[in-house]
Amino acid sequence: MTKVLHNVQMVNEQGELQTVNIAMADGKITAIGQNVNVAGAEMIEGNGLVVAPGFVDVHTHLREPGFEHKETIATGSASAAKGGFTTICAMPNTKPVPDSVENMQLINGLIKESAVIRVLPYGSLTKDISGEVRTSIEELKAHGAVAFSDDGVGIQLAATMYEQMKDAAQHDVVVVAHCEDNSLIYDGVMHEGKRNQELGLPGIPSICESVQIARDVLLAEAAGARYHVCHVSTKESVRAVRDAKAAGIRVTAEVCPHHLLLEEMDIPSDDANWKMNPPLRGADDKDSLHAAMMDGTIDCIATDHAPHTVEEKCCGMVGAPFGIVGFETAFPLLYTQFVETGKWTLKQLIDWMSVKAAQIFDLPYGTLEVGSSADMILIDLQKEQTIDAEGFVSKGRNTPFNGWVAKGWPVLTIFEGNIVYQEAE
Ligand SMILES: NC(=O)N[C@@H](CC(=O)O)C(=O)O
Ligand SMILES: [Zn+2]
Ligand SMILES: [Zn+2]
Repeated sequence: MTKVLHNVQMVNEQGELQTVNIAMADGKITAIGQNVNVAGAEMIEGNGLVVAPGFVDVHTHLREPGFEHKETIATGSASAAKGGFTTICAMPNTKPVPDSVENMQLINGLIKESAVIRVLPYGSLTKDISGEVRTSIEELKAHGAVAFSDDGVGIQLAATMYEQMKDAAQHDVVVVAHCEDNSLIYDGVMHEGKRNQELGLPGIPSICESVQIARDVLLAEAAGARYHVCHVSTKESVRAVRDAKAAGIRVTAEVCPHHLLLEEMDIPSDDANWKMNPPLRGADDKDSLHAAMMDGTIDCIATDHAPHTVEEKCCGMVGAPFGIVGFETAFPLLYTQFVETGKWTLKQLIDWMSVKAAQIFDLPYGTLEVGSSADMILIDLQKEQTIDAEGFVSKGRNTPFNGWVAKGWPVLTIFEGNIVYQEAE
């Protein structure tokens, strides 16, 4: 059955909007053009809205198996679909951890059963992400691991990281690192700067992230590995990545919306909805992240969607888990704050959330081309709405953006040619 998405505005290579129709059949795009029409096709009316490739999020937490009270693959993937994502990579800090063929198969089965979009699972770098016993990259890759990470914790021992990088290089998969040196944390809950002192809360120094990135880029060079840095948050981290790229090391990096939008001084009070790892840093750190987007040091945007329950986030930062949700607010917030203000172009934002993310992992998604998977979204750039965490499809309500007004909402999501989210009229 052929479908035609009719009268939509596509952003072309030059960044201009072009009115087109998009035909799709068997889950693939079959034609794009001004006069594309297929007799007998089912028509999806686009009403002149902007069409973009379905977004690709390389850093997400779906919590299933093991923490279904926080999120499930069904709720997390539906939340992602609502936010305009059609491909998401799921981090391995679940219970069990995808650290064996058996656990990988379990997770693949759960995804098959309940995901409404494409969910690509990470394999872990060490057993039970405890940093001790290395996993088999070869086996986990053979069973669908999109890449390898121990996200949630840093790999403390250089030797463990180095050995896994050598294996990853051999199997041409990317090592993805949450960088955090545990000997430098001291039980902090927010950035070690000015605001944590005002609030009397223990700090997380910038060096606990940057020193591990500096170590890892040198290990990646020695191992010949492809290395991707999660949620870069500090100016020193940016410098380490920039210098490594300049030296020809195969490193890529992501940034989260919240680190581009917020800084430590924005934290209103000891409220756990502002607690995430890495924490909101200083204004100079935020500025350096923006500069790193512009010069290509940072490659893509990833949400690090990290749902937790209201109970876990109720009572101040100390004792609460790190993490905030991100799927349903990422695009409108970034569009409103950075595209509407003229800082970024619409094409830049879309590319950072789709094709640029896909390229890091050689994923054939995130583009609108004949022959590619029919994954696309419609965005209503004029639609303005107040963010209301109570209305999230995600089980998580943990966001610092509740009550913010934003424009540019995804209103329709098509995955492999089928509508998987449509805004209620
Ligand atoms: N980012 C977070 O604050 N939390 C993540 C773990 C992680 O990404 O490090 C989580 O799993 O909750
Ligand atoms: Zn992390
Ligand atoms: Zn994470």
